[in-house]
Amino acid sequence: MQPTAEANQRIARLSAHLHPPVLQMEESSVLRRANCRAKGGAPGFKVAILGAAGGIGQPLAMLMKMNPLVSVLHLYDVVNAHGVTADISHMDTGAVVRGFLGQPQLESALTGMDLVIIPAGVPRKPGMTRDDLFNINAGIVRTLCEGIAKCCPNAIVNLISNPVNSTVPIAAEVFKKAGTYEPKRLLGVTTLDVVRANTFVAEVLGLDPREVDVPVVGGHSGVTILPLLSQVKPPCSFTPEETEYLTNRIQNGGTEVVEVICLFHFLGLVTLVLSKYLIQFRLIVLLIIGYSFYNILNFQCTTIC
Ligand SMILES: NC(=O)c1ccc[n+]([C@@H]2O[C@H](COP(=O)([O-])OP(=O)(O)OC[C@H]3O[C@@H](n4cnc5c(N)ncnc54)[C@H](O)[C@@H]3O)[C@@H](O)[C@H]2O)c1
Ligand SMILES: O=C(O)C[C@H](O)C(=O)O
Repeated sequence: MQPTAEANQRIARLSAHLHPPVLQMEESSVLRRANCRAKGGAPGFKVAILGAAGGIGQPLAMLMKMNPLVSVLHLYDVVNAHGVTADISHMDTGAVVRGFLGQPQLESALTGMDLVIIPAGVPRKPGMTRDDLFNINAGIVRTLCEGIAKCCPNAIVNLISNPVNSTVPIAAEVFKKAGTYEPKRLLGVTTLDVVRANTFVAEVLGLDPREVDVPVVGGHSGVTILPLLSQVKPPCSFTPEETEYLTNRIQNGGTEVVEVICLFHFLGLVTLVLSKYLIQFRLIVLLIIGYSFYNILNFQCTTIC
């Protein structure tokens, strides 16, 4: 290689590192991304996350990028989608990651997807019920599902956005109107209730949570969360007090976390705010294990509608 060409290449590489935004890198690198060999051609699931820049969306994106079953990962949000995409895309796993920002890019984000996961919308604050989120999140979910009906009508849809008890029926109505409704492909994500039930029951029984299996049916809000404590494996029995304690704790597990997160905010302690992230992260790790094993492979997640 000529010395000048080599120097130019080095400058281009350095420049790419110093100016990380996606588009700038495309222009300044000597080896353009479009000419790279890895183009997501490997077999695997094509997954879109809508609301990918949020508290749920970001760790979810990371875990999907780590999932060997995923070959293409589309990250869509109305803010910061490209920042999260740049970050996640550096992970040394096979899935090709692409970012999509705002409504004009929604259709591109959805086209060709096998699985669409929706954590888009607002989360609750202390004192709120999940139903208090309805006014904002219902409209967001409706718009996103209209896009799904148009661009990937056969995709499996996982709804995380609360209130799940209402957002799933909203999605069902959108799909019915579009003529694309298939109940087996529409899932409300309630895996957290199962995970919490296993943990709390294991605590009471003095067992390892991994050995405990508590079926939970119903919805994802208060008394609609129904742990079937008579069906626990390994077989066991509970006193009336234990049954009341466990039912209450499982039904209000989300509120327990929301209250703790806000207390951290209230105290204004940076290190404790970090703990907030870690609490959420732990929950999401478990949630994604649920996705991988229940949704993608077995489709056993609870459907509400
Ligand atoms: N089902 C469950 O088990 C479960 C668990 C945790 C959280 N949630 C719910 O998930 C939702 C998200 O929680 P979070 O903590 O990530 O909130 P968050 O505010 O951190 O993130 C929400 C993200 O959605 C994005 N968003 C808003 N409007 C959008 C739109 N029209 N299109 C695309 N993206 C949009 C925001 O920009 C943000 O990045 C909440 O409704 C929360 O209650 C459900
Ligand atoms: O409770 C919430 O608002 C979030 C989520 O649904 C949860 O169960 O943790």
